[in-house]
Amino acid sequence: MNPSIRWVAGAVGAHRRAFISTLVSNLLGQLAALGATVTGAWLVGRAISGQSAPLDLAGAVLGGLVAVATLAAWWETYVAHDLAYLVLARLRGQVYDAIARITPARLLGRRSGDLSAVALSDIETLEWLFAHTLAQLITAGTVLVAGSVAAATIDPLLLTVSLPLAAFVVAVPLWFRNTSRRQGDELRAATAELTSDVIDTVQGMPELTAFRALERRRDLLARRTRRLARAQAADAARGGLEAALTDLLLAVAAAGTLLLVATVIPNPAAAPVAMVLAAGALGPAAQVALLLKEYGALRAVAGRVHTLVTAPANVPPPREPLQVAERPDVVFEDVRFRYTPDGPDVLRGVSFRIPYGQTVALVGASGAGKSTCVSLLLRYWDPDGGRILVGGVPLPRIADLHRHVTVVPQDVRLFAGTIEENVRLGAPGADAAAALRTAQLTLDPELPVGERGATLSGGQRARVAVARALATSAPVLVLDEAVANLDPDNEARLTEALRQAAAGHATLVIAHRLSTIRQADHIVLLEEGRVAAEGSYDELGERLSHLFAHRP
Ligand SMILES: Nc1ncnc2c1ncn2[C@@H]1O[C@H](COP(=O)(O)OP(=O)(O)OP(=O)(O)O)[C@@H](O)[C@H]1O
Repeated sequence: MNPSIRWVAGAVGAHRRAFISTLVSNLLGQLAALGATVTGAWLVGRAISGQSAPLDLAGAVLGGLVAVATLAAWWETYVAHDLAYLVLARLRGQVYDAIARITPARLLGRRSGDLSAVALSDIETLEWLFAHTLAQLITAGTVLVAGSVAAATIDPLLLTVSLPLAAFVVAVPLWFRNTSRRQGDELRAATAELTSDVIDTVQGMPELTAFRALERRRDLLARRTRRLARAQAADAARGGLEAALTDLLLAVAAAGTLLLVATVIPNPAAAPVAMVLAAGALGPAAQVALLLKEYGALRAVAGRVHTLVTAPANVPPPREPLQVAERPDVVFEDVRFRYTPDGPDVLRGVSFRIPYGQTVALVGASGAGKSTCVSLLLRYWDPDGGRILVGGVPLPRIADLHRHVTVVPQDVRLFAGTIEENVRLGAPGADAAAALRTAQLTLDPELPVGERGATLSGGQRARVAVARALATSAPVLVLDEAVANLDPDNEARLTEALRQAAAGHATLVIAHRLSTIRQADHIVLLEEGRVAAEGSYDELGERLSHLFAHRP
């Protein structure tokens, strides 16, 4: 079995009871249906040979078997879907954990739509595996063996036609498995590409409108849709061909079995039962063929889910955690870093210190490595050399880093909900109103902000983000251009508020404005991944005026 399918199918192990219920209900239904058919055939045999039959008893048995088959089918529908959704919920949880584990560092290398496709449509496709495949394959094999043994007790010759043809029926999807696999891969790739572009389009609608790119975008989506349609058509054509071949083989098998029974069983009373049992292998074989037809799609989906869920974390989990001091300093010690093993050095031995209660401003030209320092402090990556310490503890030994380090990022992301809910993101019990006051935002905390904070101005969004960071009470505060979106008046007020808040924090500020940098206790100037100079505003005056010559 393909390793990814085996891995995905193994998820059933955690829901053994539901799986056994599915298996038992399916088996009961199949055996009861076979029993009802045999009883009916026996009655027909008695009738056409003019022999009497205990109709009361036979009717009761037949009715009972039909009732069992019906109830078992209903029960199976319920438990099979219950099993499927239990397993899918579990897998969705694992996909969610995996996305949380590999992001935000690696999400940059993948499209969020692609990850959404794994979490949504790929997982949904697996419903077929759990609700309609695993237990059914086992049952089909069992019914096939039971029917064949019963037919052999009448006359082993009865199996000479149906069993080989049943084997051919099962072999049909196996002949096509390479095509099915290729088509499955293409189908998922086309689905993921379309999903990614649709999500990109919806999120980028304002830019597409402003730059009159809607028509071109529509063409792009039409091309993606055509690719998906071609993949679906090819998959359907193969599926149709498989179904036609299966039907042909079944028809040949049924006709051959009929002829065989007529030859081998001259007694008309026994012939119908012999016919039913001899052909008994065909039903399960057809069912197996139907299930295996979906092999390519299931394999592709299982592969995508498996790859994501088993993707290693970007940084190893904390080991042998140590206690962090309540009023921590932050120290960068000879930090070296490159994003990819063969990429350029981005940080080349950066060292600086942020004492608790002070604000350090990191300045430098675009691309100097400022945001990279922030990413390393938030432990999106680990440095290739050197180390970063918070309260004297290296980051890999801090158990819950984000209890100690919080951030106001460059690209603020607010979630649909109220301002208060957004402020309490990292601290559900926090005093949102107090944090908003500190952040100079006078809006009603109950105000809904819409998706991505769409109903707020850029400056208001930035202040909600500041309030959110302050609400966590983390002692290390990272401000990545937090005041860049504010008008001079609000900037001055927020800068003053942050200056007051800085007394209870070790604060790292990345700023492009002189006005912000002036407030810092210490300034570190980065140039091409190195600390080119550091000191107070006055000490660095010359170099700062040069760097900020064209900025406010
Ligand atoms: N995820 C990434 N993968 C590969 N290279 C990256 C990545 N992020 C940044 N870089 C590169 O690392 C270098 C430093 O980038 P960084 O974002 O730290 O600079 P910065 O000083 O913050 O610049 P800016 O002021 O323009 O934001 C740049 O050359 C950039 O292209």
